[in-house]
Amino acid sequence: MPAERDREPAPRASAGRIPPARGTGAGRRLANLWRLRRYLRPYAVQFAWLLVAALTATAAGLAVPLVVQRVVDGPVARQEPGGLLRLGALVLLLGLVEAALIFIRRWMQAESSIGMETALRADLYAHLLRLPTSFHDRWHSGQLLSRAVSDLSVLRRFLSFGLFFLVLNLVTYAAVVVLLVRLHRPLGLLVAASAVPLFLISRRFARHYHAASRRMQDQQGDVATLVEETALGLRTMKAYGRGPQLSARFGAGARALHDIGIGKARLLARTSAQFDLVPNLTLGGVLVAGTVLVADGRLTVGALVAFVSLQLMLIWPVQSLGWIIANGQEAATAADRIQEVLDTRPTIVDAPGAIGLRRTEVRGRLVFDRVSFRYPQSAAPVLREVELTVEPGETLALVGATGCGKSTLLSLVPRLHEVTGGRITLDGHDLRELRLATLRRLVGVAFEEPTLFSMSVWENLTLGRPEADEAEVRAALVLAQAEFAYDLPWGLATRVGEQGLSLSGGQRQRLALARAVLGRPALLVLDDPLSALDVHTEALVERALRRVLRDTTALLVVHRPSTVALADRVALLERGRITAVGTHSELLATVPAYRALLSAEPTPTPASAPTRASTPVSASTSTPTSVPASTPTAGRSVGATPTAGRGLVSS
Ligand SMILES: Nc1ncnc2c1ncn2[C@@H]1O[C@H](COP(=O)(O)OP(=O)(O)OP(=O)(O)O)[C@@H](O)[C@H]1O
Repeated sequence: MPAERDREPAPRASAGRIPPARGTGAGRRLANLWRLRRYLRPYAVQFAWLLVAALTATAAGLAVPLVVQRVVDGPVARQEPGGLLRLGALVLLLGLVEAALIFIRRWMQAESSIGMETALRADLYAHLLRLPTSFHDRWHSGQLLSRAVSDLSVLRRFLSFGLFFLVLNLVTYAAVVVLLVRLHRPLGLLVAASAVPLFLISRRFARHYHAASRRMQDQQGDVATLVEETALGLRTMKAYGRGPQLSARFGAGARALHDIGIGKARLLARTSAQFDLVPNLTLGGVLVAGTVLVADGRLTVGALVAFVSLQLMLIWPVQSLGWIIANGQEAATAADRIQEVLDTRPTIVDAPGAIGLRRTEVRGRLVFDRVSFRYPQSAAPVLREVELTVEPGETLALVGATGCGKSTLLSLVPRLHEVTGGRITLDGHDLRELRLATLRRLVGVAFEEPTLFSMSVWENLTLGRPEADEAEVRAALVLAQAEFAYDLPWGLATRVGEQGLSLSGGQRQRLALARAVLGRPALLVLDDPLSALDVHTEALVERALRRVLRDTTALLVVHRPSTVALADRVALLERGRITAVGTHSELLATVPAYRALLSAEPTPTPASAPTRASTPVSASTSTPTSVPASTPTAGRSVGATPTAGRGLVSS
């Protein structure tokens, strides 16, 4: 199984992107944004109140110039201080009401937008967990990370501010234009006509800005992937002195991000200037024409002051249009990117009518019935018509050259991948007929690369069985020779670092083993469980494992003769097929390829290999049997060459 830590960064960061599932264009983006409305639904009433508060505040603001008109044309023109005081108090009151409503709006706004973001993030995360391993093989984690973090923040900003101000500003614009037309029809229509260039500028800007924001958000994902891979593979990078090359690669990614960001900012700056220009030109026109009208006595001074004051109230809504459109485009892109993930259907799910089994009902007979498997991106299958039976309570070791498909075979048991041909049965039930939750409770798994999460030792151990009690955890730790966990600074409450890096490889492996055996699962699937242990610990764990394996059906991938000794029987996997099954000594005596793998002997060429039986074997047969291994190497991209054993001792 490919190592999960210390891996080299993928050669092309953008390879993790998946193109949008359906069509392209503004329509789809807006549709994707619209599909997120259900997250706003719980806050619909709150949102309506927000809008009412904001519109009332705007109305209070709009009333002020009209009151000023009365002041200028009334008390000021007639020089009546009494009337001035009354109208002044009214302006003050309107100002206070506006300020109070703006405060209330902002206060309530945060709650709904953050609540929406939290709910969407939780759904996205749950969906990521439901998606099959093959999805995560294809997607770079940085792309997922940027969707779960920055795209969601963009959406929150839009739903809390952008969308809100879009509605508010449009209403304000329309209300002001109506008031202006009522104050003076020709001048009001002049202001209304300025909406035409604004619309044209907006349309062009939206088109260009979308392309830039998609590039930016994708590039952010690529840069996140680079950072994440560097952090995970730091030791390898340092050991190989690859710092300068990595810095150069990161620098190129960061520079691309910078350039796209600058391009976006310049586009916004240019458009904002155009947005600024339109209302200011209109204002200039209104001032000139208004002054002429006042001089001709066709407009009062108060009406001109009110007109200009109202028109000034349009400046902010128009100026902010650039920002709102930019925010809207980013949000539509973010919605698009998030829907790309949410629209990917989980393929490994419970079948209709899937059944649950209790641990006590399971004997543990595991049968691979002509099982084939091909990775989605590979042309050739990794496993071909595998026939294998593991009897209840039996331990079967799987042996084979690097890259022949051992880990892949193991991953089919907990259905991390789905067989592409044949079936696997447990006590006669096709695994696909069992509920996934049931299956994963019945199967204890430890991978070759033991992954521990950045949580306490206890939480790591009880990952699959949160209800496990202290006695069960202790028993599992004893079995896995992992009692060292009690000596950690806070015992089992000690948080192990990210991926458990604060522990040694052997310690992590023993904890992973304890996690697998916790609760005595019906089936144990262990991928080279003793590979990182020193000889002394290996002997202790082996002894402990022997006890666990006594009453559990187990399938182990092993590379060393010492671990093979744990198994009742051994199956040899060659080029995706089971070619021999028998006891260790039987295979050693009769199968040269097996002997070569578990000793320092060179691997026999097909010509020198003895003749083999031509029918597939069942592991339940008691004598060693063989099947042809003549098919070409299947579905390998790396590590396909068989080697003469891996860290082996001579048997
Ligand atoms: N996620 C994947 N996508 C595509 N191909 C894969 C994937 N994982 C493994 N492979 C390929 O499948 C083949 C079998 O890999 P697998 O990890 O099962 O081999 P293995 O026998 O367990 O090797 P090892 O002993 O080195 O762990 C290899 O050629 C590998 O390159």
